Amino acid sequence: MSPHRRCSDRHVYIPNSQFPPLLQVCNTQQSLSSSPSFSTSLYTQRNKPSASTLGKGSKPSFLSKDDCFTTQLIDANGKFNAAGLESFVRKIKLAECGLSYAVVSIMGPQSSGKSTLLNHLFHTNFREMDAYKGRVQTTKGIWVAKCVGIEPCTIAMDLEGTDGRERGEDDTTFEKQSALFALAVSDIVLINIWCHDIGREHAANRPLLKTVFEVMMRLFSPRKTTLLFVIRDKTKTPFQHLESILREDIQKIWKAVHKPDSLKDTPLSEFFNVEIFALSSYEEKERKFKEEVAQLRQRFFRSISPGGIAGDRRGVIPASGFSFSAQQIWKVIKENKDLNLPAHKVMVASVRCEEIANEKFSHLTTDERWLTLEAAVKKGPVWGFGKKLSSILEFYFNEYDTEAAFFDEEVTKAKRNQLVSRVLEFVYPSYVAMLGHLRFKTFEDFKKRLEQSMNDGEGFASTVRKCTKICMLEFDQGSADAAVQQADWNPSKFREKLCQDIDRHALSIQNEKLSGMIASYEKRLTEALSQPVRSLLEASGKDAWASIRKILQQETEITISKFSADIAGFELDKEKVDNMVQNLRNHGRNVVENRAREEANKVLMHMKDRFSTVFNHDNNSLPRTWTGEEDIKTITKDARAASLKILSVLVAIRLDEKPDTIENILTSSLMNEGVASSGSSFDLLASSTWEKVSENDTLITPVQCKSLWRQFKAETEYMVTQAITAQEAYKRRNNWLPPPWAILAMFILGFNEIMLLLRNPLYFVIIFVVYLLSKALWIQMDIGRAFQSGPFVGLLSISSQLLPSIMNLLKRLTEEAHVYTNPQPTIPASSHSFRSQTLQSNPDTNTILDPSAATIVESAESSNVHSCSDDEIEYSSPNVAHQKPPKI
Ligand SMILES: Nc1nc2c(ncn2[C@@H]2O[C@H](COP(=O)(O)OP(=O)(O)OP(=O)(O)O)[C@@H](O)[C@H]2O)c(=O)[nH]1
Repeated sequence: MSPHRRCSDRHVYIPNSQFPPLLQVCNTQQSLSSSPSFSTSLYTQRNKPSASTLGKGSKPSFLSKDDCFTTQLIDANGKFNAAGLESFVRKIKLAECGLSYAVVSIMGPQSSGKSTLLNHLFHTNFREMDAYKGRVQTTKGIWVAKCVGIEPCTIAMDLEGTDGRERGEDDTTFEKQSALFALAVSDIVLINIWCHDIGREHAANRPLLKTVFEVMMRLFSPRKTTLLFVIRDKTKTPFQHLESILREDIQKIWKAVHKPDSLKDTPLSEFFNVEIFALSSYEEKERKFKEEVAQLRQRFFRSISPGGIAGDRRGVIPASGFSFSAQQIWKVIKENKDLNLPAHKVMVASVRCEEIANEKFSHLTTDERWLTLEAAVKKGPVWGFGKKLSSILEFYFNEYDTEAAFFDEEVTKAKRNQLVSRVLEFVYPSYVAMLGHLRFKTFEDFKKRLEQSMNDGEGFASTVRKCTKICMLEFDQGSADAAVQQADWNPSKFREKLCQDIDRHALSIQNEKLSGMIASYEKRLTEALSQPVRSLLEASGKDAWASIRKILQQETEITISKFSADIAGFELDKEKVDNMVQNLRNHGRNVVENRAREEANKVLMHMKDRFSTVFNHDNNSLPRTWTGEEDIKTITKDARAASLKILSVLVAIRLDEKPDTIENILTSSLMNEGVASSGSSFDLLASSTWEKVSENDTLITPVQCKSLWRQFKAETEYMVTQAITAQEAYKRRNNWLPPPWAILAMFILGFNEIMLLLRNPLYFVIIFVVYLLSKALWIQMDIGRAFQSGPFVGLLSISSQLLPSIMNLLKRLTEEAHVYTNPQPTIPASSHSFRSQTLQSNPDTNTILDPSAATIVESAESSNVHSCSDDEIEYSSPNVAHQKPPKI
């Protein structure tokens, strides 16, 4: 048989307070089948009115027996139909009822009319025995159905009859299990008893009651269940009499039941509300039976309200947990364990709340609004993030609260907290992403704002403060916007990180700016010091270092005062400013020291230059001509003294204004070398340090000075030698006249020839012409120079050049004669060029042009010799240029 018992399309019209006689006929399968007119006339509006509207005082409704959804809950073998129950619960929408539902079960001997009673009482369609087949077991296991038209929602449970012969007399296991199950889940238990069994010692209901009371002991803190004894086939015996006998019987049975020590003196009323109702025989007085049933039905309306028929409902399970609860109770019963209802209640609450929480979480993860928000926040900041997310979360938390409202409060709360934690953990990455975007955006804003504000002329520090304040306010507003109502997430970490980023950026910009400023001021200082210091060192005057110190101080102070004014806007602490100022001072000092080192490296060159300058120039700074009158020794000494001065200046850095004896030592040691070496055995320069001069300030050590001086002397020796040679050559050139006595002798001895000449002037002309020719030949052939290399070489040179020179001379004289006969009106510019070439040919070699060569050029110009072509000039000019003047 299918666990779901399908009813035919028969419907029942249910009045508020009583059934119309016509309809009361239609409450069983059999009777309905015999009244087909119902299916066509009354049930066209099936399900239209809600069952919930039914009850005392409400309007009549049309309801179908299909609405009872009869389902087998536990089969004859004790197997629980979990799926069937789930389906049943879903169909009757039990989960929506919260605590507003009741469970009614019926127990009693087999074939005692239990199903018949339920069907009449609740308009269910439990299967009833077919009277024609005899008294056989109809209901196997436990069945459930929704009571039609009863408000609140009431579930009827039809239990398998006790003492049935199908299970055998000794098999009471299922009987006890089902009794315990019914007591555990029901608010009202109907106990069907035959009227004639009341007061009988061996009545069929006695073992049943015993079972009920015994199993009750197995429930820890049992709910107070209503035991409604329904006396069937009441007789003419007054109801009060029957009731007192029955109550007596019940007390006797309760007393006889074995109880644990703790419950020994506990009265039955602690566990049960005992109610008794008597019904006429259905078979014999059906009409009366139905009237009485209708009266009884009224007891089940609002059964759970205060004063209702239902028990105290202490252990009631919320409707959404009914299915699971029933399943678990049956499982515990089957395992023959004690049924701890309070613990069970907590367990059911725990499981159900967990299920509800899981369901809500699962719905959240697939929620369209959430998915959209999550995707959006991955891409960028979402304004109103907190509000949107809070609203989504609120929706699901509210749903949880609604569905879990009737479960154990503590469990509900604990599971809610778990759900909240889980949900918040789930959405937290999005919050983090949102704040990340916010932080990034604010930081970028800060950078832009700072860049724009820096050109406003305000101090850097105050600009940074202003921008930071605006940006942090921006971030705070953004983080408040992103705050999720259900979470107490603190954005302070993001804020701190943002602050750090801003500080770091501001610091880097500040350092960048400061570095630029420092570099610029260092450059300025370098430029201001380099050239003056270099020229002072090169000059190495008397107060070279004093001047350097002065210029260093002046430039450093100027630079520092400008720098200090510039960095005021950075509001740096004093220590930092002092450091930077000190660095600038050090830089200035380093520039000077570096220049000094550079110049010290070139000291030998400077000394030689100085020597050359002093040696080759007179007191008026005019180039010296070595005529033979100069005192070369004194000049050399002066020049060396001047060079030594340079050495003494470049020997050490003297920026600290400490007196030293370096110059004296150098002078005494190097200038008076001969005297020192002969007079004293102590060499002042035999050391690697100077007295009172630190190692850092030492540029040239004493030993190096000595070596340098030696090299200097050696390299300037040649210049002195050259001067001496030049002086001697000059003397030789100017001493060609014979001595006066020779001149006097020549005059006395040549008196006759002199007189001859005086008497005949033509001789003068001839002699003059010969002189001119001889002079021209002398110059042309550079006879003086030729003889400088020796008489033999001179003679050879003259003999080889004599003939070409005479020819050349004659040719030029011929040309001059020709020019005289054809004078040119103008002088070509090339003649000036020739002159300038000749005169300026040797300005750098300290040569003095031979005046005779200049004379030739002059005479050539004046006689318009340069009327000839440029080629001829080029030809003739080398001849003039070749007459190199003697070097001094
Ligand atoms: N005498 C008498 N018979 C009844 C009464 N109500 C029902 N019956 C009859 O008793 C028989 C059994 O009825 P069920 O309703 O099937 O009894 P049950 O207790 O549900 O039977 P199981 O489910 O098999 O235990 C049927 O033939 C009914 O007509 C009643 O009030 N008095």
